[in-house]
Parts: sequence; C-alpha cells; structure tokens
Amino acid sequence: MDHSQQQKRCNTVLLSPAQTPRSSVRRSLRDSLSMDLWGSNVKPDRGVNVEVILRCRPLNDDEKELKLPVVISCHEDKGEVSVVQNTAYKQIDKTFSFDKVFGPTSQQKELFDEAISPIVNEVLEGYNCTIFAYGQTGTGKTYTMEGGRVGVVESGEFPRDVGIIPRAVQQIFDVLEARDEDYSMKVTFLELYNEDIMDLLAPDESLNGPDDKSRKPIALMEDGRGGVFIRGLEQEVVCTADRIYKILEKGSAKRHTADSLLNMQSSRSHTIFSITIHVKESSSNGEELMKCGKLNLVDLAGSENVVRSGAKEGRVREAGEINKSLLTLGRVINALVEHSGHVPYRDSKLTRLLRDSLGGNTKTCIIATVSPSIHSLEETLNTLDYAHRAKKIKNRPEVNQRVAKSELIKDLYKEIERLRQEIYDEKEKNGIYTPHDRFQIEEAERKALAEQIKSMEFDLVFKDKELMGLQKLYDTQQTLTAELSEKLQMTQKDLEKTQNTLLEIEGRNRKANATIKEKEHLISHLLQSEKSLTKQASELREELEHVASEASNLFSKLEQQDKLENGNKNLVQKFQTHLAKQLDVLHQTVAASVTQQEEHLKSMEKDFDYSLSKKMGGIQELTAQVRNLKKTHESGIKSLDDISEELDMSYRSAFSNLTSEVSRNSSALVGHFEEKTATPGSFQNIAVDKIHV
Ligand SMILES: Nc1ncnc2c1ncn2[C@@H]1O[C@H](COP(=O)(O)OP(=O)(O)OP(=O)(O)O)[C@@H](O)[C@H]1O
Repeated sequence: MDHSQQQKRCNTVLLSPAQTPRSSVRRSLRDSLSMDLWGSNVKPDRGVNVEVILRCRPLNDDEKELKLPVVISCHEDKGEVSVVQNTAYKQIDKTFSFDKVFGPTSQQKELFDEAISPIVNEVLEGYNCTIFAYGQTGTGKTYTMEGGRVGVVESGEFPRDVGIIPRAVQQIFDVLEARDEDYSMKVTFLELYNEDIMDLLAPDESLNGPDDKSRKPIALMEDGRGGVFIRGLEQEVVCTADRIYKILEKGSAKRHTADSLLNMQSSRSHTIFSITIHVKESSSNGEELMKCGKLNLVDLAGSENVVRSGAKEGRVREAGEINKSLLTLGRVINALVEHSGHVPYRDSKLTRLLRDSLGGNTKTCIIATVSPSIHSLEETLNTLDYAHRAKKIKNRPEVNQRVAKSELIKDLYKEIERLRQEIYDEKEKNGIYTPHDRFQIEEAERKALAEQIKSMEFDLVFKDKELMGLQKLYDTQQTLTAELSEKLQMTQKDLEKTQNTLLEIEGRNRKANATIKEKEHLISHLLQSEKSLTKQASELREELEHVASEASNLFSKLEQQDKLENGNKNLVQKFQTHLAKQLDVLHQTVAASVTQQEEHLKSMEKDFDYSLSKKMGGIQELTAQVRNLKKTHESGIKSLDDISEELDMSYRSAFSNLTSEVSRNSSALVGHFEEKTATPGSFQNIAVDKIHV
C-alpha cells in the first residue's frame, strides 16, 4: 500500500494530548471485546502474568578475541536457560525458565514473529500494551528494540537487523489497511535522563546536540485518576510508516549515549516510544465509536557495574541515577510479587511512568537481555533472577473504553475553546483566568499532591522504622566489620606468609625444573652417544670379523707358502744331490773316457809305432791326425770343463736367485702379516677409547 492510500484512511481526529486511553466502565462493550489475550481467556479479576522473554546475544568480537568461555546455554524448545560454571573456586549450575527463550543465533524477525506480533494485534483490539527491554549494558536492548536502520524496504522485507519498533509499526499499518479501517495514529518519544524527562520530538531550538543545556526537562503530572500525564509532551500525528521511522531515527539521534568499556554506544537514558491508535467502529445502534489502543516500547538504560563499565566523572552520576531507577523498578517488582501493601511506584519517575504496565491494566512483556560470556556472569545471574521474579507479576489487562465520536469531537471543541480563551487572556493580560478543564486538572494535581504528601508521610514513618532497624543493623555491622577487619588483617598476614612460601616454592620449583631440563638434555645427549657408540661398535665388530677372516686367510696362505718353501728346499737339495751324482758320473765318464782315450792313444801309438815301422809314409799323416785328435781331445776336455763350470755357475746363480726369492717372499709375507695384524689392534684401541668417553 502506498502512502497516498494510507493517508486516505488515516484521520487526524484524536483525543486531547493530555488524555490517555483508559479502560473500565463500559462493561457491555468490554465484555464483547474481552477476548483471548496471548491465547487464554482473560478473567479480569484473576489477572494475567507479565510475559517474560529471554534473549541471549552472540559473543562480540572482543569476547571472541579474548576466547572468553560461554557460560549460558539456551534451550529454546523448553523455554529454559542454564548457567553453568565449573572452576576450582566456583561451581554454578542453575536453570531458569521463561515464557520464551531466544538464543545467540536467533534473528530479529524470528523474535518479532513469535513473541511481539501477537502483542501488536492486542493493541489493535483496543488494549494498552508495554514491551520493555531490560538487561546489563551492552547486551542488546537497543538492538532488540530498534536494531539497524530501516533504509529501503524491498518487497515488504526489512533488512535482517531491524528491531521490534519498526516491525511493529509496519504490522499496525498492514493490519489497518488490510481491514480497510478508518484510523488515526500519533506517536510520542521521550527519554528519562538523570530523573529528568526530555521530549525527543521537541522541535530543535538549537543544534548543539543532546548535551545542550537549553534542552528543558518537562513535567510529569498526576492526572487525579491515579495515572500520570506529561505536560507539553509533543505528539506527532502520523499517517505513514516511513514517517514513524524518520521520527524514530531523529529522536534516537538526540538520545543521551556515551561510549563505555562494555558498549561503544551505550544508552545513558531510558526511552519510551508510544504509538496510540484510534480506530473508528460502529456500535449496534449505528453510533460511531472510537476504539483506542496504545503500544509503549521501552528501552531501559543498561544496569551496570560502574567499575567494569569504566564510568568516569559525569558518567558515574549517570550510572548512579540509572542504577537508582532500576533499583526502584526492582523494588516495585518485588512488592508486586510479594503482594506487599505498599508498592513504591512514586520513588522514581521510571516507575511512575510504567505504573500501569506493572500491576495495572496494561498487557506487559519484558525482554531480558544477557551476554553469554563468563565476564558478565554476575550481572547475567542478576538479570535472570530479576526477570524470573517479574514473571510472577499479575496485571489485569482490560480493553479500553470506546469513546463516541461525537463525545470526542465535543472534547476537541472544548479543548479548542480552552486554548482560545488562554490565547485571549494572554493577549488581554486580563488577570489570571483558569478554564474549567484546567482548573479541574489543577485541582486533581493538588489532590494528587496531597495524596502524595500523605503517602510520603506514610513512607516517612515506614522509613523511620526502617532507619531504626538499619541503625541497629549498622551497629551490628560495625562490630562485625571490626571483627572482620581483625580477621582480615590476620588473614592478610597469613596470606603474606603463604605468598612468601609460595614464592620460595616457586623459586625452588623453577630451579628443580631447570635441573630437570638440564638432566633431560644430558640424558638425551647420552642416549644419542650410546646410539652412535652401539652403531660404531657394530661397525667395528663387522670390521673385526672381516679382518679376522682375512688374517686366517693370510695364515693359511703363509702355511701354504711355508709348505711351498720346504718343497722348494727339498727340490733344491734333490737337485743338488742329483747334480752332484751326475757330475760324479760325468767325472767318472770323462775319466773313463780319458783313460779309454789314453789307452786308445797308447794302442794307437803302439799301432802307430807298429804302422810306423810298417808304414813310414803314413807316419806323418797319422802324426797330424793324432795331433788333430789330440787337439779335438783337448778342446773336448776343455769344453767339458767349461760345461762343468758353466753348470756349476748356473747352479750357483740359480740357487742364490732361488734363495733370495724365497727370502724376499718371506719378508713380504711377514710385512703384510704385520700390517694386517696391526689394524685390528688400532680398531680395538679406538673402540676402547670411545667406550671410555
Ligand atoms: N542478538 C544480537 N545479535 C547481534 N548483535 C547484537 C545482538 N545483541 C546486541 N548486539 C550488538 O551488541 C552491541 C551492543 O548492543 P546494544 O547497544 O543494543 O546494547 P544495550 O543493551 O542497548 O547497551 P546499553 O545499555 O549500554 O545501551 C551492538 O553493537 C549490537 O549490534
């Protein structure tokens, strides 16, 4: 639906800004409309419990970087949250149940569709509903209520981080347009900062930002009917969702925020964004009536630990005020849960503003936000405890009274008349004129003030008693403190002693560790040496075995050599004897031959002499032949002598060669053997040396 179509049905006829839609009286209408609230039939006298939702955000980047342990587990199906911490010093195991639980992975849309959408429908049925976010600073209250910027809405889908308020606004417009209703809508946006109410929709008088001192607080007044109203709070009539998103954005920008250690943009104020819707209805008799519903969306400032949030100077006061108002809220919740007679709504503006939402006629939903990290454990337990208690608060939601359109117009005319009269008086400076309505309101305020004084007197008596009790408690506490400080001193001394002993033990431990390290180093070194020695020993053994086999080879070779030598000697001896025998034979042969020759010669001489005598002619020839024969004989003898000498010499040289060859071989063998036998000895020496190392 486009804006022009929206504006066609959106009227600007509204109740006076001072009026808040109220339930009651018109039983007939209420009975017909008092229907199912969050799924059950409402019995006004019995009441309906405040709905409490728990949302746990994911770990943020800092928490992830610090690797902080997660101590929260969400069981969405059972509607339970468990807190588990198991350390040597602390053991926590607690489970809390809530109406709905949304874990760290839950999305904005999921939370809205499941928990908030039914509440928005109740508002459209004419109920006043309040949704407020409560939790430690930085746990996602503003993220849940407002979320990211709406920006451009494509095909009816918001960006995923858009929060409850824009989604509720969209749903309201969608439903009204789908039903083709005649309606009008207005919004207000205020913040409660240091117990002052600031209007976030007030026109900008200066552009100096939220800390500008010219921003004036506005007054919270009693309306004389048990309720409150804020005088001068701007109400903007709106006809489109876009306009509301802009208002929201503009108002949020004016909100007091500051960076703290726990949140870069921490809200330092509580805000209440309200949407009031009037829808035209026709009664059975054709009378035009106005059905009115109101949705309050409250983003509380974070409950915080001043030390952990790193609050400084002015911020400490802010934190103090925030904690004070949240403490009052806690006391109101306690009083409602315990059904105490006195509920201290008046103790803070926050509880005065939320009065109708806590134990009144408003349908209320609390969204408690927590962080999953161990760092926030204490605050998380507080929030869970607080929220769990709040579940017991009973409200009596009632549908708002339908106002006849004619009455509404009459009211508006009266309002116009009153304003006109005020302007006239202002112009004429005609004394002080108080219009009847204003007079009635002021009378109501006076009455309310008187009531307030009475209640304060009552409070005073109550507080006096409380003070006396506290004084007694203080005295006891003083004694206890003195005792405790004594004990503390003793404990501190003990602690110092223990610390000293611890330091000593730590020193010894360090030394022992160093010695152990040294020894470990030595052992590893020795093990390494042992390994290398074993390796070397096995290598040596292999070498020794090799050398021993070589030595035995050599010995067997030597033996063979000896045998060979002996054989050679025998051979030489045999050869010698054989040679001697042969020489003997030769001598004998030669001698025999010489004797034979001589005998032959003699016989020849005889024959010659005979022949000479016989043959004188051939004597000379024979003589020459004899001479030749003699020469041949002499040369034969000489050559035989030469042969014998030669043989003798060759025998001698052969023998001496053989002897020298044998001795050379023997010395070579001895040298080689010595060399081989010397090597294992050196290996042994090395091995023995290494083992000694
Ligand atoms: N459910 C979530 N998913 C993703 N981011 C989240 C969620 N809840 C919170 N954050 C992120 O954590 C940071 C703090 O959130 P937020 O400002 O809403 O906390 P807060 O409770 O409103 O704090 P304070 O009380 O200080 O204002 C923001 O950056 C917000 O985007």
